[in-house]
Amino acid sequence: MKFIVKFFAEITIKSRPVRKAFIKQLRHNVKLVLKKYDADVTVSGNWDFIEVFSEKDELREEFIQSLSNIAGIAHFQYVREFPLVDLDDIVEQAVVSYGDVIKDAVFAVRVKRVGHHDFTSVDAERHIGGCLKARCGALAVRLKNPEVLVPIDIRDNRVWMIEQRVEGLGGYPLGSQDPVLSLMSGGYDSTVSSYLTMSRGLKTHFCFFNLGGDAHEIGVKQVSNFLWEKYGSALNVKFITVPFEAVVGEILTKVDNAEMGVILKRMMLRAASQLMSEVGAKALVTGESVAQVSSQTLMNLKVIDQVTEELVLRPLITTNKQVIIDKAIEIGTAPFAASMPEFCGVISVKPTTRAKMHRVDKQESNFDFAVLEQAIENAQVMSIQNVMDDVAKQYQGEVPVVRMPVGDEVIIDIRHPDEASNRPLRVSGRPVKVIPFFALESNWSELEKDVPYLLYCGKGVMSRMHASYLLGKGHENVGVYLP
Ligand SMILES: Nc1ncnc2c1ncn2[C@@H]1O[C@H](COP(=O)(O)OP(=O)(O)OP(=O)(O)O)[C@@H](O)[C@H]1O
Repeated sequence: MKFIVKFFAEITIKSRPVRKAFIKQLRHNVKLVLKKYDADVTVSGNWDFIEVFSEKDELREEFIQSLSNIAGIAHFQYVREFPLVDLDDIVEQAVVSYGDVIKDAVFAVRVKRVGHHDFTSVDAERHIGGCLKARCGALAVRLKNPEVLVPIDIRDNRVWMIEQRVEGLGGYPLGSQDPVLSLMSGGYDSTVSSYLTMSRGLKTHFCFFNLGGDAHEIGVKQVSNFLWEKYGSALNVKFITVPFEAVVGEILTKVDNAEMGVILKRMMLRAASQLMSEVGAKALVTGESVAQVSSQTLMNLKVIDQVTEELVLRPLITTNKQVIIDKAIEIGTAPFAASMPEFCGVISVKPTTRAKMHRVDKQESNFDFAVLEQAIENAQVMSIQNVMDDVAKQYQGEVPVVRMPVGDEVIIDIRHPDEASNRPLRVSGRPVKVIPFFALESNWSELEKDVPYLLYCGKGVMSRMHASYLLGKGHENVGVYLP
């Protein structure tokens, strides 16, 4: 099978060397992502389009899903390629691809041509259109707004019958811009802002400040891993966890209520600025948006920014909350955000919206900065691929794996809601509950204590990891369903 990948318009207006460099990066990303499905996939082309070829026709859906999540692609086409014989032969091929679809429909043939031929594109459209109408029982040919379009590309002595067109993500190829370190709290804002930097080509590493909630850390790891797997798996990135409990403790005991929020953010920026070098980041990213919460007024943001000379990017700074939520729904992070157990250790009762530098300085003079230095020193830097293994380390014992349940086990489908609704799991004669993996822990207390539950995730990796986590927490009625 073959796909033709067309570039995002902003790539095509670049100078020749820049355009070439972007396309090279895109080719690299496409190849790495698709190689996971087919080790022999070929990815070629370097100016107008990229050609993707695989012998494995059965992987069409997987390829389409993957290509539609790779930044830098405007759209791509699934094409059937054959050698150019003559226009009558193209008619035969068009009948195969479009014969059924144009029956009783108003249609048009659109031909694009590159190379020397003894017919023009319009000649070809007329000939193919006339023959198709006569042979396939179409209602009429209409060039403007046809119900069905039959697009055909003729390139020298090759013909591409375009059978499907899929819109891409747009943006620049991931890695074509400098690396950044994105501050992830796992809610709607930081997941969307990270997605935006990724789709603009910035290699995006993740940084999480643990304010004291184990469950929050797991949640942020899960959503970061999800973002990376779906949109960024062509590049290796890091996940940094900074243990910030002691910093929170210092703030709670040494700082006045009104300034706590602003000072916490200043501590985060100070730490993140120092940790940037661990991943070679050239800027920090946050999900802040003007006036969304009290610490996000212009005056407060200015005071927050004073602690660093580094560039702080805020992709959502003027975006309204509903637009952010809609984007989170579209990219798949909304369900994570909705069930993210936030730890609100530093809540100001009457938070300031107009922080004054001299007051903040005075408050911070009570703060023991050795505590912050220690937190930075204890930061853990791990590869994003391994963050989930880390979650599973809780339990060292054997996780029971069941291939064919025979007792009164209940299966829990823990896949992402999109996947679970696209391909619902059915097991004959056995109930299946759907609880996505990120809501599993918070929902566990509502399940029966004496019913054995088997987790299902498709591949058996996520399910094993979550079962092992729950076993580690002392829940003994859990195993894995791996048919
Ligand atoms: N614990 C944390 N670890 C890493 N970054 C954080 C943390 N808390 C906040 N941030 C960063 O600061 C930004 C603003 O956080 P704040 O808590 O004020 O808003 P928020 O609406 O809860 O953010 P979000 O929706 O991203 O969770 C976040 O978008 C994120 O970039």
